[in-house]
Amino acid sequence: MTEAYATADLIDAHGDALQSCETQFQSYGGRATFHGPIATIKCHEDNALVKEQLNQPGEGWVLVVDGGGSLRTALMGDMIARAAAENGWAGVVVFGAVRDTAELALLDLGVKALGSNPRKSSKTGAGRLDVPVAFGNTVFSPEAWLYSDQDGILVAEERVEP
Ligand SMILES: O=C([O-])CC(=O)C(=O)O
Repeated sequence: MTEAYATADLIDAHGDALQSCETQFQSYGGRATFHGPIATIKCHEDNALVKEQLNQPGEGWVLVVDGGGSLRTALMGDMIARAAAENGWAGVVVFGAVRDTAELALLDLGVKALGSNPRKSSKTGAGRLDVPVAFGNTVFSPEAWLYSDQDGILVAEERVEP
C-alpha cells in the first residue's frame, strides 16, 4: 500500500508535536511507508512475546520491539512477519535484528530493524508488553502514533493529519 505523506512534510507542518528517531534503521518490509498507533514489547534475544502479539489482530497498529539493540539473534523472521501482515498490522520496528530478509521484502508490511542475523532467538516468553520504550532520543509510548518512511521514524502523542 502506498501512502500519500512524507515524514519530512509531516515534521515541517507539525514539528513541535513530533519526535524524530535518530537511530538509523534498515527497511526490510514490502511497505516502505507505514503509520499507526503503537504497541510495544521490551525483550532481549527472546521473541515469544513478539510471536504472540503479531498473531493477534493488528488493526493497523505498529509493533515497536525494543530488543536493546542486540544484533546477536533475530527477533522476527518470515513466519512471524507473514502472520503480522495477515493479521492487519501496519508495521514492525525492531531495535535489534530480523532474519529471512528476502521474504520480508515480499510482504505487505512495514519492517524496520537495525540489521539481520540468521540466528534465532530463544522462546521463553521473557520480556514486557506495552511499556514505554526509548531509543534514538525518542520515547515510544503505547498508543502514541508512529509515522515511518525512507527518511525516518516520527512519533506523536496524538494522531497528526498527514
Ligand atoms: O521463529 C522465529 O524465531 C522467527 C522466525 O524465524 C520466523 O518468524 O520465521
